[in-house]
Amino acid sequence: MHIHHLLDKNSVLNTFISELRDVNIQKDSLRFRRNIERVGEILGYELSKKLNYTHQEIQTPLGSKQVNALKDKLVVCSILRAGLPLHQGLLNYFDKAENSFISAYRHHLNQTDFEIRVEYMASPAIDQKTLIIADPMLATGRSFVNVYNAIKQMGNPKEIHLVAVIGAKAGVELLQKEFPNNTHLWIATIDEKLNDQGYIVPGLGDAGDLCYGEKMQH
Ligand SMILES: O=P(O)(O)OC[C@H]1O[C@H](OP(=O)(O)OP(=O)(O)O)[C@H](O)[C@@H]1O
Ligand SMILES: O=c1cc[nH]c(=O)[nH]1
Ligand SMILES: [Mg+2]
Repeated sequence: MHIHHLLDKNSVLNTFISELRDVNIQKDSLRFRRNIERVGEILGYELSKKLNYTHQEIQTPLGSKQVNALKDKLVVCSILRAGLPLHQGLLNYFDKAENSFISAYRHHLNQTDFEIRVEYMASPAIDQKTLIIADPMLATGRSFVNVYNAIKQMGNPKEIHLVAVIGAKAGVELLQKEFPNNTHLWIATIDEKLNDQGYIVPGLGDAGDLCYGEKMQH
């Protein structure tokens, strides 16, 4: 797996990540969602540099021009719920992409143990396409892995790009073990640890709740 850690270099991305983390600014859920979307746009732009392009001739009003056009067939797959604004950011740039939606949530067995439940999937075929899986939080990594295992029944992708906003080292290590070599991870920043409940520390809290409000446990 190739890891692209975007905050290795300073850019305007720092501002968006700081606002997402800031306990006061993140209370504004509209700004929180929009900042995740903006990070999705930046990560999408960066990953577009690794996609394949083909020559194409286009007509301008004054003549013709050889241009490079995107060749890959993209499928953007997001993990519900918190993947939705990240998905929108990617789609703002990859407007011809097909789309998959998969649910994954933590079902708590007790105070500290949980399993990831994947119950809903709507996806086109992904065989020989470029699969982009988006989820802002990469904590233990189990959601990314379970979602990939579920979507594999839709075909064998040519290449995989994982897009996340904040990760933990343990999650990155799990993805390195579980994903094939033709996988790229595009991530803004990686924190040191997880707490006993599997939350990234310092992280930003619960991304799904910050986007869409607290959910009742069932
Ligand atoms: O790497 P992991 O340990 O699997 O944790 C990360 C997952 O946890 C969060 O989802 P959550 O289960 O809170 O669902 P939500 O998006 O509906 O809040 C987050 O959006 C990721 O999907
Ligand atoms: O830190 C974390 C871990 C899982 N899900 C989140 O939203 N945040
Ligand atoms: Mg959540």
